[in-house]
Amino acid sequence: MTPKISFKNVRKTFDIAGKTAFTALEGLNLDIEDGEFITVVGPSGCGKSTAMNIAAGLTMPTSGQVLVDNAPVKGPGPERGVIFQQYALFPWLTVRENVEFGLQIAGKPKDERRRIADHFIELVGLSDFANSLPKTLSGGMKQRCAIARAYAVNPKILLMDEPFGALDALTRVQLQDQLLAMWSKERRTVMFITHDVDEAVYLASRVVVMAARPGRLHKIVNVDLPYPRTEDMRLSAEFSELRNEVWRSVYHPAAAA
Ligand SMILES: Nc1ncnc2c1ncn2[C@@H]1O[C@H](COP(=O)(O)OP(=O)(O)OP(=O)(O)O)[C@@H](O)[C@H]1O
Repeated sequence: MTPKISFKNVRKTFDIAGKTAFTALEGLNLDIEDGEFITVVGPSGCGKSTAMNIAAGLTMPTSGQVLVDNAPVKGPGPERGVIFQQYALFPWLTVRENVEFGLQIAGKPKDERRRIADHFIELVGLSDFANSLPKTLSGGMKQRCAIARAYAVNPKILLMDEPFGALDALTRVQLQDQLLAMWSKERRTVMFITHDVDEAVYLASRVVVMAARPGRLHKIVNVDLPYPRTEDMRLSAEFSELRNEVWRSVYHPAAAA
């Protein structure tokens, strides 16, 4: 089967003051299957965001390429929704208007926009706040709105860069469950960056561990826990073993190689 996303020997260097100074990513090869949920962890500066930005079409690789459905990524596209840690909502628009925004750009008629937006607003549990402005929402609610907005335009791929990084622990766990519930219903391919090893294991069917200097793929840990994931699973011996394996690989890559 053709992978949904395929990193082919992707290398990215950054020029500093006119000199090629820094290799952010070296020889990244990675296939992500259609409908798969993968998480990416690794120490700060190992190139996680760089890899995602290349897949999003926001940055071009120095060499190599990313294929989506076998076609090279040449820029951003509607089939790839991107969610960052900063919610990036339009402050002057209500929750519903934020969620409808991309649909309006796509030329969807008003009735359809409303129907689709309300569906996703309900899925993320924000129905009572559809007419609220972002400034009146908590961080978790803003991120729920950003997720609804990304889902509304029906991207086949979601690229999420530490989307829950700024949230408190409880909200974070709730949003993980909500995201997984949406993922099981709407099956998109998800690439999700996180610093949180528990989160990485809880969400993914595979955890991609990266290493730094130069940024590269270090190891892939398969998470053979069934979906739906439950809070009880977090306490299980299997979960704890997987978490320890990922933790060791991230923080002691040489020892765990
Ligand atoms: N535009 C840029 N110019 C110069 N260097 C850059 C640029 N963007 C990223 N880098 C460097 O490339 C390396 C990888 O950065 P990247 O943001 O991809 O890492 P990361 O793994 O996502 O880090 P973090 O976990 O801290 O967010 C870093 O050392 C960073 O300083």
